[in-house]
Amino acid sequence: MSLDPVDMRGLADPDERAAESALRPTTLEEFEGQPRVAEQLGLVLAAARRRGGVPDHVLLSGPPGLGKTTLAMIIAAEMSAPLRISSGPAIQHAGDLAAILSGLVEGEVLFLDEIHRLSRPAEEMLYLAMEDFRVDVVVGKGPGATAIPIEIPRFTLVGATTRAGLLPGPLRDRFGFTGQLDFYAAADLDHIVRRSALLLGVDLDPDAAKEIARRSRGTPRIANRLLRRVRDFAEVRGSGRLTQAVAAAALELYEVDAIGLDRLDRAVLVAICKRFAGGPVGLSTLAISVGEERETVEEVAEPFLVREGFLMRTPRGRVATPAAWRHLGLKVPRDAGGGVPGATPEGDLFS
Ligand SMILES: Nc1ncnc2c1ncn2[C@@H]1O[C@H](COP(=O)(O)OP(=O)(O)OP(=O)(O)O)[C@@H](O)[C@H]1O
Repeated sequence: MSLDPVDMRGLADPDERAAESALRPTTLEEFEGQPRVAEQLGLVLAAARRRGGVPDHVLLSGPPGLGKTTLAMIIAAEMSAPLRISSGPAIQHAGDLAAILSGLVEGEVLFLDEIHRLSRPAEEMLYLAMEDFRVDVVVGKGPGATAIPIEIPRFTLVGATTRAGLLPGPLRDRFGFTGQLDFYAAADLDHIVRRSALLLGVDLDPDAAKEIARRSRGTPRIANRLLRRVRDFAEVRGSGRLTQAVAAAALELYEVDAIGLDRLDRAVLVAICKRFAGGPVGLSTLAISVGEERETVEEVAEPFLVREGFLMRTPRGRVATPAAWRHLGLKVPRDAGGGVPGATPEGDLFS
């Protein structure tokens, strides 16, 4: 039995989404981990409150499930401001964005998820809105077209992206504060799992919390999701109590291994090691070989594999490190992970 790894990470099912919302922290104080970003953001908000003004625009970047949406909600709550949520792909035309912007109220927080996927005209409209709190609505076509400026209320844009590097400089520069979210430490995830268990009324042993935290890929969304799956398992096959043994057995069943790699993570490593002799292999070929979209491999699987030291992004393609071979229980070839000029653990987006 297995769950789709993407689904396991909580991008699809509306019921899972609803369960997730119930566990969101609502204040910066409740927000676990990311101490630097939380402190810096706290200062930006406190200063704005003290001045009675609207906080600067905020850009949040990092892999999925690390708390970008949660922070946008917290910003609105801490400013006692309404929140409007949209996303780059949902805004097809500049006109859609103009409608959103002109409907904002003073001080409103506008959260734009996947901001790197806005269309060019929408992006250009956003520059003006962020800087001058104005949109130019173009009336007519061709040489007779005229731009009618419309003032909009002061608002705070919170942009979220998994790929800060893809944002054009002029857009990035218009954010007054940028927070780069990183994978969470196991101790922070342990707190998150315990807090969620309390909210869900789950009987959780401390060792079980640690086991779940350890297998959560450094990601709160996954920690909460695994907790719910372990609870299912404990209720159906056990006494309802979540012990370490129950957690380990449940996560085994869901194909989450001892260090948190799931089916897609392992499929990526197996493909590189077994089908492409350890690499280098291009991203597109790799994605086809594991039957996933390029973006899913690049934005969901790879960041954690890179961070855990299993995969390198190099100018010639993806390369498995000796640790990857060992983790899969394979004999490490002599040239594993080596011999590739320009290999960087944090290597940037070559395919
Ligand atoms: N710092 C945190 N402390 C406690 N829980 C957290 C924290 N960050 C995230 N969560 C939990 O993880 C879930 C996912 O977080 P969130 O939706 O904010 O991630 P995201 O970065 O916006 O992901 P995506 O980009 O995929 O939308 C939330 O429901 C929340 O319960």
